[in-house]
Amino acid sequence: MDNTIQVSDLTQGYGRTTVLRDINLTLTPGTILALIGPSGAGKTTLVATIMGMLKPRQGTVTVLNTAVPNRPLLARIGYMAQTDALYDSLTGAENLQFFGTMQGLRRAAMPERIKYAAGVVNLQPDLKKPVQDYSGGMKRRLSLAIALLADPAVLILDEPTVGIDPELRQQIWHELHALAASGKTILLTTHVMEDAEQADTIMMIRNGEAIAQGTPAQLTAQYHVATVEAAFLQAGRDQDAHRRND
Ligand SMILES: Nc1ncnc2c1ncn2[C@@H]1O[C@H](COP(=O)(O)OP(=O)(O)OP(=O)(O)O)[C@@H](O)[C@H]1O
Repeated sequence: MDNTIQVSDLTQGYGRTTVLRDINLTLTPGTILALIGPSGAGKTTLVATIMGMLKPRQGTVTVLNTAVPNRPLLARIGYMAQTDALYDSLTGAENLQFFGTMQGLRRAAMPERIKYAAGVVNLQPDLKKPVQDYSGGMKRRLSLAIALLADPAVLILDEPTVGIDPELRQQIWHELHALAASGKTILLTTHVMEDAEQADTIMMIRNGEAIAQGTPAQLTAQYHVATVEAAFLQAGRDQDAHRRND
């Protein structure tokens, strides 16, 4: 089976600063990967590189068998950025319509797709309100709905659950699992361990390095701990010890 996302020996940075070193990552269709790591670890930089917004400094990234950056590929990826890029003066429905058109959705398919995407994030009752009247969590939900609109093969979600209450978070996870079961590939970043535990695989990034990678069960077994959070803390201590010895 072809890999949906393949990152090989990636080194990335800004100017003279190196932010990511030797990152290797493989994602197959129908799987969910969570990237976890402290603030500034390099998660968004990795996501931006996979999206083709940053050219790999070293190494290669392919998505759907196409090397990035590649503009046409973007039409096949549903992307939710960390900061919401929405039109404040437009309503939620108008935003969905605008982005749906940008994504090439046919006019006839639009109402059904908007209904579906807004439904996943419980936003139907608020679709007629201007986005400037939305809370932070509502804006995140609208951004997620936009990412889902065109039924993309790949979803890349940068902190999708920030500002989202536990009940809705559960509903969103239910939908993400259903999407994965239908063959979609999902990569998301998060600071929330409960989210990471829902993923098929977790990649832990710290100081620009992938310090551990595996299923939640593999990671807890590897570090002889009960939770993913404890595994993450132990992997971080191991990285510090390695660095002191170098
Ligand atoms: N455009 C930029 N120019 C220069 N440095 C940057 C730029 N964007 C990010 N950085 C730096 O790269 C490092 C990694 O940042 P990145 O946003 O990838 O981390 P992150 O893991 O996503 O953090 P968070 O969880 O807070 O979003 C940080 O030290 C950050 O200051």
